[in-house]
Amino acid sequence: MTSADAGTPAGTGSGTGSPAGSGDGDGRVPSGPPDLPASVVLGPGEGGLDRLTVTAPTGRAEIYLQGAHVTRWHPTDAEDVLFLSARSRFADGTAIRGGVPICFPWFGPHPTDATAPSHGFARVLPWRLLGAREAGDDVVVELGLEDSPQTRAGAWPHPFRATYRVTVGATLRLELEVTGTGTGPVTFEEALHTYLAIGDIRTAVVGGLERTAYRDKVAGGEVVQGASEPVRVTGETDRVYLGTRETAVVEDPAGGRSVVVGKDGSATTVLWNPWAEKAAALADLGDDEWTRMVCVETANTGDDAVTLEPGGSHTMTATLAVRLAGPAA
Ligand SMILES: O=P(O)(O)OC[C@H]1O[C@H](O)[C@H](O)[C@@H](O)[C@@H]1O
Repeated sequence: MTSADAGTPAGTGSGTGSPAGSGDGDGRVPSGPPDLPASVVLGPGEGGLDRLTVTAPTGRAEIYLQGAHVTRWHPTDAEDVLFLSARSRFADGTAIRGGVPICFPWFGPHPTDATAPSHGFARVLPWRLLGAREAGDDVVVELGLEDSPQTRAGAWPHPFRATYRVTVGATLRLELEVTGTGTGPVTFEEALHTYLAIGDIRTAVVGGLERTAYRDKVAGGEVVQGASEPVRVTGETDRVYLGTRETAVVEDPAGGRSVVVGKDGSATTVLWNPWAEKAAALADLGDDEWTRMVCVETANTGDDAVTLEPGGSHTMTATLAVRLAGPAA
């Protein structure tokens, strides 16, 4: 996959079978999916949905083409870092519960169209596999989504091209690049809605959000000034931290490790755990699974929404890493 390939996804559709690559030299576009290195295998996943299994020397991941949804990642010598609900549905057009849903081009319910899907269309549409390559001890997978008759008929009808680069290794790097391909400016929200697998939310501590104002969605959206201590989640939590570019660290003593969520090109961090009552109301989340997950979402929402001029691009990056807890002092 070259940088030229990265910037020029082939074809116009968004289906899984659409071609990618640089053509065969005589102007015709190849008809099959791109050649994949041996470390990347495309096959049926849960529910028969197309899934990439990525086995790098230093890490392993699974990525569904629907939603470009990373459902699994772990460094070779570590347990799963991403939470995936045992009750998740895997079906065409249905959001997967866990992993890293891509929220785009809006976050949460659409502000004016109640029929539009929660968190935008990107997580429920098939993305196109553009290519994959080995890079040292990492494997880089690239997927693409563009406007289509379906998206243009919906709540956000703008021309765009999204490219998602997933670098699998001892760390997981997720880069979402969006380009405005129309003749006017476009504004969108976005989130890499990362579900982290933890031993127990009731003993976990989230650092990096100290003294940061947040919109408290559980309290109806009022803005609250963050405390000076790291956050302990003690009940339903749905906080949109505003104007922050800080790395977040989830210390998880029950899991014996910390997970570090670094970011770039993101001014919003969302912290979510539904707690017991809300979890019981979610059909695709087991009643006690809320204890073993927390979402730390790299985002640009609300006042931090991104506006692109025609031809302009914006990239938002999230990077996950694991730190094992040292021996007790
Ligand atoms: O159930 P979903 O549409 O996947 O949304 C799950 C959650 O996502 C984000 O964290 C939002 O801030 C929450 O308000 C929402 O409940």
